[in-house]
Amino acid sequence: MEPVLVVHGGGASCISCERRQRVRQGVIRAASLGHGVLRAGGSAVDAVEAAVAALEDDAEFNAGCGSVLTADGDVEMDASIMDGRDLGAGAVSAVRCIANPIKLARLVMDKTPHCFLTDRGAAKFAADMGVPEIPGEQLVTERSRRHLEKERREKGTASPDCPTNLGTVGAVALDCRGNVAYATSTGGIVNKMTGRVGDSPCVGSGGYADNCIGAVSTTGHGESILKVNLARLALFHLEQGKTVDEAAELALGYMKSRLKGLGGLIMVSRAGDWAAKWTSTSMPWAAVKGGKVHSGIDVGDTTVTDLC
Ligand SMILES: NC(=O)C[C@H](N)C(=O)O
Repeated sequence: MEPVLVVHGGGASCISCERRQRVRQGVIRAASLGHGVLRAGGSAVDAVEAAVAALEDDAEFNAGCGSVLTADGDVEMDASIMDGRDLGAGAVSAVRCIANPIKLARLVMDKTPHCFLTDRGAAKFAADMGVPEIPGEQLVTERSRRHLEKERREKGTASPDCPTNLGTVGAVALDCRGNVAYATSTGGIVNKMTGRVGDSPCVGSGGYADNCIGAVSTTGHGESILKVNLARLALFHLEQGKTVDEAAELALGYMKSRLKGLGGLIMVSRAGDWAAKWTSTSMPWAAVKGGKVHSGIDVGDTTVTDLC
């Protein structure tokens, strides 16, 4: 089977000219890395974990280092991962002081009888698994500090779109053996209440993967995504015979018409068809399939290059 890897760098209102090149390079780098795992015979779940960990390490995105700050000025991160082979799922929420929440979510899936650990329990599990603790300050960037200050000044004036919802990361993959997987990771929304959990760690909302259908990773206004179970809704439409483009548009359209919620999603079907769609102004994304890298940020700006 021809392997496919798609990543997103989060729904956004607009991305400044100064950041566009770095953001595009970031998603292309992560998609190429994940696709390399698939080409080497790795599983879909290994590939999405590797791609999302690379985006968590990239300070341009709201996940891992570069996460947005809570109202108390801290970083609290959410992540989830799912293996379409057996519907295995792992998630963490409100985790602090680790570099890669997606790796911790994977450990929850692989090493515990549970699907979801949070806060203190997740921190204890991370320590038990030997995940290094890092100073919280290491995850905070100058941009995220400025972003919190701006949000505090303009509180209440922002639309449900960005700047509050910026830069969550995600990946979906289909491997050579026909297995699908997704991974999603985020710092959440800026100025959120401490303890707020968004859609990203919730299976069915932040993502879903089932070998019988396909895989989805979502981004956008978390409270809206949770209410419509966006990822599972998109897969429901695919299951009902829609194309990946139609399924993505129907699910995002429902969230927008029902709740005025904006966001985006990436999707791969079990046949290897893929889509990247959004209702926010922009969403950086990249897809690798058959030696070609497709990427874009705004509607209609897709570029296709050869995979190096
Ligand atoms: N940028 C995002 O996608 C934010 C994320 N969905 C959340 O609400 O936590």
